[in-house]
Amino acid sequence: MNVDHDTLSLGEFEFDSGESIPDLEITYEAYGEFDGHNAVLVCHALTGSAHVAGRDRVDSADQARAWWDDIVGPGKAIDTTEYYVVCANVPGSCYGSTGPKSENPETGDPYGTDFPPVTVGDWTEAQRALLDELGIPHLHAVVGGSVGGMNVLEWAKRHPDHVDRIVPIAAAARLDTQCLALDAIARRAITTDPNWNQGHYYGEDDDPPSDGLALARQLGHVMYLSKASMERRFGRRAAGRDAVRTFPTDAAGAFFPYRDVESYLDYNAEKFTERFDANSYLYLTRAMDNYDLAAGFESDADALAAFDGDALVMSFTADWHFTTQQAEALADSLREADANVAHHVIDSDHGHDAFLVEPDNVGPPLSDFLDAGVDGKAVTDSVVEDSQESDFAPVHNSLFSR
Ligand SMILES: CC(=O)SCCNC(=O)CCNC(=O)[C@H](O)C(C)(C)COP(=O)(O)OP(=O)(O)OC[C@H]1O[C@@H](n2cnc3c(N)ncnc32)[C@H](O)[C@@H]1OP(=O)(O)O
Ligand SMILES: N[C@@H](CCO)C(=O)O
Repeated sequence: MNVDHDTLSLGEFEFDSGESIPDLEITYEAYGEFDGHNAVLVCHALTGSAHVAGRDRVDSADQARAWWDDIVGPGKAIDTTEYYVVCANVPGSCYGSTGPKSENPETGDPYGTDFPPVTVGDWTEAQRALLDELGIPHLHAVVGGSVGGMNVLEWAKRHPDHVDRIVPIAAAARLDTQCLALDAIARRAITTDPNWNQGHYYGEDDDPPSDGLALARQLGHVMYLSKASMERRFGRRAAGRDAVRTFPTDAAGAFFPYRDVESYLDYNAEKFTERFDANSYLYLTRAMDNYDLAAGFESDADALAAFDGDALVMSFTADWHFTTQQAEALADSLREADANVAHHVIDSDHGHDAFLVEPDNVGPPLSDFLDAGVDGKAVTDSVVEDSQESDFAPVHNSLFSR
């Protein structure tokens, strides 16, 4: 597979907040050959990188594991022999694009929390500027999961004439209150870690706020699983191994088992602190939390009114981070906006991260949609036509209307 991995300088960039930086660098990967009409932009989720497909990267500046290699590649759902696929690391992240850990040219030190606040709109404008540099005026499709799905919606809102098809997966027009609450607690775990030091912890003699980041990620990780999958995988059993990351505990705690579910969360949190920057976690969760599709418009439908392409909204039954009900509300807004829309509901008990780990469920509708829009063979819609014979036009009943 032909892969370009590069970092482009986009020059001065003004963020939604009104603040600017003198030079925004964007790291991206591109796969396949551009023929003028076949570009597909893939938007990564919260802690993803530009490395969406291909061989594991040994370069430690990037996420080692390609996060959607089961979906993107030759002969796969997003077929790189057919489409020119671009994925860019978002501003504020820590995988090559400019963010808090990048050097501030005015001081010569890392920005830390002097970096401007970032929004999903900023990501979209940075991607637009990158695509301009690459000579790609128009996109066949924009695809993304989770907050990457919000990024997809922002494309339909800001650049409706630049994209034919959108695929927001495991996403919604905005986060619900429970998730906002958990994200706020997660950020406090970071900012109360003494090593955080108001976001300035990049010195040679400094230690990063790893305990805070580990706790924040553990909260996040629980949000990405489901009650059923956690029960099935870990139950209440004791762990068969020692903790990889130890936290202070009370003496009486030693009487009780260290559980498998704790072991799982500790192991994954430890791995996460090795790959992600705590300030970036603050910035990117804020971008997600503050996203509101309707911002600046009367309603979600109003925000999407100028988009007249095809939309595939995909959701997972056990996802409580972005529920099927929220996805149905989004699909309804797209219907109201007169887009051609299908809401494809996947029956899965994995939870939110199903979009990352269930390629057999995600791949076929995605592939057929890219090929044929909402008429794609494997694409289903939550709205069923009432086939009862009637003299009247077909009635559409939403599975989610009750
Ligand atoms: C764009 C992006 O989204 S990139 C970010 C990817 N997502 C995340 O990091 C979210 C958090 N991570 C996850 O949910 C998962 O690790 C995923 C989604 C990446 C992969 O899920 P799965 O393939 O189902 O992996 P699973 O959850 O079973 O195992 C993850 C790790 O925990 C380890 N593990 C499993 N059970 C236990 C246990 N009881 N105790 C300790 N470790 C355990 C596994 O060995 C595996 O280790 P490895 O990553 O070194 O191979
Ligand atoms: N687990 C994924 C999706 C979270 O929204 C990530 O960390 O990027």
